[in-house]
Amino acid sequence: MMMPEVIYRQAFINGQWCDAQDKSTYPVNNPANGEVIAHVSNLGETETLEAIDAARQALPAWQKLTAKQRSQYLQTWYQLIIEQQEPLARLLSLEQGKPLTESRGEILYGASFIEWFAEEGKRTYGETIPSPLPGRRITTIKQPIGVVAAITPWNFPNAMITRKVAPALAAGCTVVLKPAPETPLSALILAALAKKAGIPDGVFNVVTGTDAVAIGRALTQSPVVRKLSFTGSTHVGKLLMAQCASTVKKMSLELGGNAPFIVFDDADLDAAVTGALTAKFRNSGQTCVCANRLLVQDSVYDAFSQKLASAVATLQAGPALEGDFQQGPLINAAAVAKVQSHIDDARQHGAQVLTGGQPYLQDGFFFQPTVLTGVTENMLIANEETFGPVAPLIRFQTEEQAIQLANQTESGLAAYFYSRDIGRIVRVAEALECGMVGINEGAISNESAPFGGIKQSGLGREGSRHGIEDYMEIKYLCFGSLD
Ligand SMILES: NC(=O)c1ccc[n+]([C@@H]2O[C@H](COP(=O)([O-])OP(=O)(O)OC[C@H]3O[C@@H](n4cnc5c(N)ncnc54)[C@H](O)[C@@H]3O)[C@@H](O)[C@H]2O)c1
Ligand SMILES: O=C[C@H](O)CS(=O)(=O)O
Repeated sequence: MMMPEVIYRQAFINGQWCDAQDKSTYPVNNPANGEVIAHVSNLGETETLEAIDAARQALPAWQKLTAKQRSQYLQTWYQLIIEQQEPLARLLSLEQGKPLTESRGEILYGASFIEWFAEEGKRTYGETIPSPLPGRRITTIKQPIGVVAAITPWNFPNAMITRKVAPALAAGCTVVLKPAPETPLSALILAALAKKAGIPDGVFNVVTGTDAVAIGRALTQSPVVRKLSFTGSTHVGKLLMAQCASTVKKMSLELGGNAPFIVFDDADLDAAVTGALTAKFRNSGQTCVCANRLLVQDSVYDAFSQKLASAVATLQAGPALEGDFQQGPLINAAAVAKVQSHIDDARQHGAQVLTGGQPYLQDGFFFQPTVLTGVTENMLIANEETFGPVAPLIRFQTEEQAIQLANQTESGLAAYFYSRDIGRIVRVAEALECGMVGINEGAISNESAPFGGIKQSGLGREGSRHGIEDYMEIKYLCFGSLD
């Protein structure tokens, strides 16, 4: 089994591998079989404050470098990750569970943000503004915001980190990262490769631990931390917003989703099935942009349902490193229970299971890829983010009803729809309340596009030319008379 030469188990602060002060550790488990992969340092508030201080001390020298000098460090980091794609992918699949093909893709996706922002950092232009007043000259410059705290989720243990750390470092900021306790190994090996790339001590720090509240308290309460970038649930995002208020931190929030996937009567149904497999079942339904509700127009509902159920029934689930599977396990028992509760509620209110519907009786947290018909908008599964491999099909009659159903939740991250009528495409794309729309496409994420949501799905955008702006401040310079 090709794995990294070494699995890093200690936190990474000021360029050094370090234990918790009390030497405590916690187990990281393989969700495919429950086996312990490694015991990782279990840090708390005190050690987090040390990491913040390391980032503070490293900031002046890092931000003094030119953007091109920082870019060269990032390019070296990018190359080291690409060279290690296979071992990094295998480690990611081991701790998160996703199929190896998806992990390989995530390593490339995560690295693409480093490659992208290595260039974007050189384009953080200021401006010269014609003065309305005589004797004055008006300019602006862009400056790094300073020490950044990043908190990331378990579902993309590599890419959610680089989508924050790459623009932050490119802008001249330094970072303290708290990865998800379920998947710290991918974060730690990214730190090891950053060190190997020569990124100076204290610029990128990783604090591992299970006490998210204590670590988060240190990150949100410290006045040294000028920005918090969070990816995770809407519930936690709201808590962190409140905690950051006392120090008026700049925030980026990438939160929960509840994406509608609309199939109109003029859709290419085979293309819609292909798109639904990607948008619904990628990472076993554990992505923030997963289709959470499939809205299908009445006249094509039965045909689409059968086509989708037939395709879903062919998806094979299993341990990523033991075969070529298309579905991995869910992250833990609670995730399995939530999926089961959504299915049970739907069935109690009249929905039918076309395929799947049960956990796999295996050591790990596997759940059968599932298609439900007869789902209505008042069921739990239509209103909560399921975060699992279940496609609930809701029937609609008119375009107006589809848009009303699509927009009825508090989320506004992604949406998808299939239609070949250009007038309908423009109307629906403009009417959907979300940050990102897939039109006849189920795979929308890449480094060059602005990723993010509206309503209670978050603040700001990651990736694209916009992604670096959230790590910069605009300073206005007013020059008095130089004549
Ligand atoms: N919008 C996006 O880009 C995006 C991407 C991935 C996941 N998500 C969302 O994240 C959720 C799933 O991920 P999750 O289960 O890891 O989310 P989560 O909110 O439970 O945890 C996310 C991170 O926050 C930390 N955390 C939890 N409670 C905290 C607290 N009180 N203080 C400080 N940190 C705390 C966790 O340890 C983890 O590192 C889903 O809702 C999904 O939609 C959104
Ligand atoms: O789960 C959230 C990720 O942002 C998904 S994606 O890979 O960026 O689409």
